[in-house]
Amino acid sequence: MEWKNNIGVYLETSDGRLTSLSVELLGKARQLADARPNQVLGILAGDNLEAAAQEAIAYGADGVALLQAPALASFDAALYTEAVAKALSLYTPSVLFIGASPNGRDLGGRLSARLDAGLVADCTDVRYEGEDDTLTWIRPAYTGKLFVKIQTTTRPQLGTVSDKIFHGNPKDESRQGEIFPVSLEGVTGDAAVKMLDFTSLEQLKDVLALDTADLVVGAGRGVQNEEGMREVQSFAKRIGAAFGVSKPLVDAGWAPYEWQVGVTGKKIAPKIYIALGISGAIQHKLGIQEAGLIIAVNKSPDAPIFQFAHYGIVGDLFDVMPELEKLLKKD
Ligand SMILES: Cc1cc2nc3c(=O)[nH]c(=O)nc-3n(C[C@H](O)[C@H](O)[C@H](O)COP(=O)(O)OP(=O)(O)OC[C@H]3O[C@@H](n4cnc5c(N)ncnc54)[C@H](O)[C@@H]3O)c2cc1C
Repeated sequence: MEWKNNIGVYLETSDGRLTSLSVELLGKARQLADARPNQVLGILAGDNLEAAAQEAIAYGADGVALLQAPALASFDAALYTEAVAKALSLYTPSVLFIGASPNGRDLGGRLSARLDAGLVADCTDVRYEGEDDTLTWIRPAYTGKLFVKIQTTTRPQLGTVSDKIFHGNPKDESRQGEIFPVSLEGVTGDAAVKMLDFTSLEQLKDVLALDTADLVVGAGRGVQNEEGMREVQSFAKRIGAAFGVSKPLVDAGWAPYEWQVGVTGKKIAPKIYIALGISGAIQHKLGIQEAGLIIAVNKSPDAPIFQFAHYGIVGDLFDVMPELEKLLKKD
């Protein structure tokens, strides 16, 4: 099988398994490939990745370029750029999807510079509009007020995409694919990053939960101060919800950036989002619009959030919270 002009997906792993974002990108790549038809190539860099390569095939890849070396055991942007560039030169995909994780963004920018290829960042959709292999990428502009269509003329067409934009396919263990170990000869360079400390995923559990939780409570400037925010946070904990905040709470230094929900924070898609004291600015809305059900509590009946929330409660959040808790506990 000749590997040329395929649809490439840069795959990331956590504890030896594909991240949910990588599975989502494989799902979109598979959908585009089936429409043409074309092949999907996963690109995996790291160490001990055989199981992840099989997983990539089960989720839709036809082949996986495996870049394995002890030096790649943890992410180093400079080395990974060289390694992934080598795989791209061998298998010449026409497009490369990259997850907009912190490492993915770093890699995407570096690959763009290294290959002199255009990169479209933070896309919310991608499609073929013509007959050739040119993809149209869609992304928000002007802080989400407009959506723009972008095409790149260079190859591979590089694009980064955040979590929960696309849907992964169900795992199909019966799918067959090829795994190509890529020789890393010629991939040189001293690690640009020296790891001094390591925070296990377990310690970041609260942050991760925000990405994947079915129930999320969001706190906005209506909490008044840091103490108010802590009250909302402990309410979230008591009802078994993950906790997120609007940008002003991060700007005030009350919450870390990892908790921010919105266009410049996390885009989340829980089954239920309870917004407490959040006005519903477009930049926040873009982070929660995929939620199944939005319940907003705001003391102003004119708050913009009531225009898109499924349920709205006009009242002081500190009065409403205990009532909501009683109701939730009753069920
Ligand atoms: C480039 C850019 C990027 C941005 N990115 C993001 C982003 O990613 N995420 C984000 O959230 N914002 C973002 N913003 C900021 C955004 O524009 C809004 O300023 C922000 O979302 C407002 O946060 P808020 O709703 O908490 O505060 P406010 O707009 O001040 O709203 C507070 C609300 O609380 C209500 N309230 C007050 N007291 C109570 C009470 N006791 N009980 C109930 N309700 C009460 C008020 O009626 C009001 O509606 C961005 C802005 C820019 C320019």
